[in-house]
Order: sequence, then C-alpha cells, then structure tokens
Amino acid sequence: MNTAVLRTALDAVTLPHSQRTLGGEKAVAEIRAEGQGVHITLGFPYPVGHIEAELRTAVAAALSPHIGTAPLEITIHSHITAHKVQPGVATIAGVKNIIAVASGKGGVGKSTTSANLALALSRMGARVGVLDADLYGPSQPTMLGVAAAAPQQQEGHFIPVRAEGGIQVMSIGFLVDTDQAVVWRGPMVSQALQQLLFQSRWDDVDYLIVDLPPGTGDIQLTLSQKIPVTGALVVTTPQDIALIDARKAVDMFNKVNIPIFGVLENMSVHVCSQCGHAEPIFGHDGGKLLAQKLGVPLLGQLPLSLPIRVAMDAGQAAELAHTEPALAQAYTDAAWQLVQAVADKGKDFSSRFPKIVVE
Ligand SMILES: Nc1ncnc2c1ncn2[C@@H]1O[C@H](COP(=O)(O)OP(=O)(O)OP(=O)(O)O)[C@@H](O)[C@H]1O
Repeated sequence: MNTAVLRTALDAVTLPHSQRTLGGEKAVAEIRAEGQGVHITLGFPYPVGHIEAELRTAVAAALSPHIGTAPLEITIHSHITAHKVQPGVATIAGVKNIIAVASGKGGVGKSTTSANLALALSRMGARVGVLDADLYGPSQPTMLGVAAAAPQQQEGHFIPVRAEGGIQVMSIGFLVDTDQAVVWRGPMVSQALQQLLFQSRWDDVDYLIVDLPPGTGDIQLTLSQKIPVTGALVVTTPQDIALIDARKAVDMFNKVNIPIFGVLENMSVHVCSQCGHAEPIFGHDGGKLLAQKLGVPLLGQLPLSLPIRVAMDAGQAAELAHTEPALAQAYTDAAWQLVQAVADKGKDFSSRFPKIVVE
C-alpha cells in the first residue's frame, strides 16, 4: 500500500463544521500499513470529541478508493497546549489558556454565554474551568448547579468545586456574602480576583473561562495587568445601545494587547414557542455587523429563548444539551471556532525557561 497516496487523500479531508483540512492542520501524525490493514493516527491541538464520529466517516470515505475493504484503524488524539499571553505576565500552574468573556453593558447574557461555552467545551472533551470574576453579581454557581457547594481548602489553597462535566468552578460567591462586595473598592476587588485565581488549585485545565463583570472597570484592569489572558470574546445583544458599549469593551482589550477571538450575539431573535414566528426584538444582526466592522469572527447568534432563561435560573444549564439540542449545538459551534482561534495563537514557552531575576 502506498502511504504517500494515502497521505495526499487524508490531507485533503475537511474537518467537519470547519473550512480547515487535515493537511492544513498538520493533523496526520502517522500512517502505518500493517499486514492487510491500515492504521492512521490523527493529532489535534484542540478537542474534537464533538466531530469525532463525522471525522472517522470522512477519513474512511477518503481512504476507501485506495484501501478498498482492508481493515482501517483510526486513532485520534488531542493535545492542548498553553498559548501566548500579554508580554511580561507568566502563566498559572494548572491552567493552560484563559479566555475572558466580556460585555460592555450589563444583562446581555455574558454569564449565560460563559456557562454554556464551558459546558460545550467539556462535551467536546476539554478540561474546563470557570472563574466567576463578576464580584458584584456572581451567577456561575447558580447557573452551573453548584450554588450549595463550597470549595474545600488544602494547604492554604482552594480546591475548585466540580460541576457537571468535571468543570472546575471558582466564584467569589462561594467565599463571601456578595451583598458586601457591592461596597468594595478597586484594590479589594483586584485582590479578591487574584486570590480566586492564584490561590485555587486548578487541575490541569485546558481552558479557563473567566466571566467578567460588565464594563471596563477595575476587574478588567487587573485582568489585563496581572492575569495571563490568551484572548477574549465579547457578548452583545443586537441593539445599538449595547453595540456602542461592546465596541468600548473591544477597544479596551485592543489597548491592553489582549486579542479578541470574536463577538457572540445573544438574544438575536425571539422564536415564538407557540407559532414559530421569529421576531428580532432587539434589532437585527447588530452583533454580526459589529464583528464585520471590527474584523473579528462572529462566534454565533443565540436566540432569545425561554428554555435558556429557565435552565440558567434553575441551575440546569447542563440539561440544555438533552432538552434543546439545537441551542446546545449553537454553543458548540461557537466553542469550536474559539478553540481553533486559540490554537492559531503562538505557543507559550515562558514556563520552559528559568526566570532571570536581576538583583
Ligand atoms: N439567549 C437568552 N435567552 C433567554 N434568556 C437569556 C438569554 N441569555 C441570557 N438570558 C437571561 O437573561 C438574564 C441575564 O443574563 P446573564 O446573567 O447571563 O447576563 P450578564 O450579561 O452576565 O449580566 P450581568 O451584567 O448581571 O453580569 C438571565 O436571567 C438569563 O437567564
């Protein structure tokens, strides 16, 4: 069997729900002809659990003209590494990539998006963490169904609470009476965020989703100066007033050299559960147009949906995957774009070199 011919056929295979090819991704790690059969090993720098079945079918179809009915074995690996962050900020033990979820305006669904992206990433096979940095209104414990839990402490470290899918969750909501946090000033807020992040014992997290408070205040400043962020995404509703604020959030990230992975439009249209009529309550395609204007990807357009609201408030975000597969798929599509964008960033080598201290 000619492995060069097989490689050419494999390299041309397009990844499901993507424009990328196995060749472009340098994903074909090994082609081994053994006896009458063929063994293929594919390696990816992102999770592929959500496309694995389709990928296997596509690979088998591409090889079938060359191998006929010979036995075919396909092994698929994902190896997710740490990627570059802002210059001068070192990465954190146990966390490979931090993704900040921001919005210019409050109430646009940033926390909802953070929780659902985390769940999508975990369904795709990644190890995921969520840091609730919305110190004035933490909602991740509720949305992810772990509001009654508390992080254990071990040798002065917090052990993040585990939610559905093994998601590691840390939130100021676990530690303090959040009514008090409302009166905190800048330095206290900044310190609380750093404590949550640095004093937690994260267990080999591929992607840590940081749910930021709305706006461009103290938390965002701390984030940009002290916390190693791989990139950010901005959530907005389509109406003009939200878009103006979303743009401010994007400008802020640009100023501090944190790349924007994309814009996610939330509450795009309302589809009536009775008659199916779609109504653009907050306007049409605003997030899409903003993404175009800014030259960043549109990660998705999520409808204003009663099942989303009910699930989030009841702490049953994880159930959406079973009860509302189309909505869960929209979050998976967004997460899929996100992990590809992360993989495109340069790798981080800071942890491989000893720190040089000048005294
Ligand atoms: N696509 C959606 N469809 C229906 N309800 C939604 C949707 N997205 C969010 N919601 C609901 O809107 C409310 C606000 O959402 P969420 O808390 O995620 O917003 P936020 O931007 O994080 O708010 P905050 O400014 O308080 O941090 C919640 O009750 C949530 O369930």
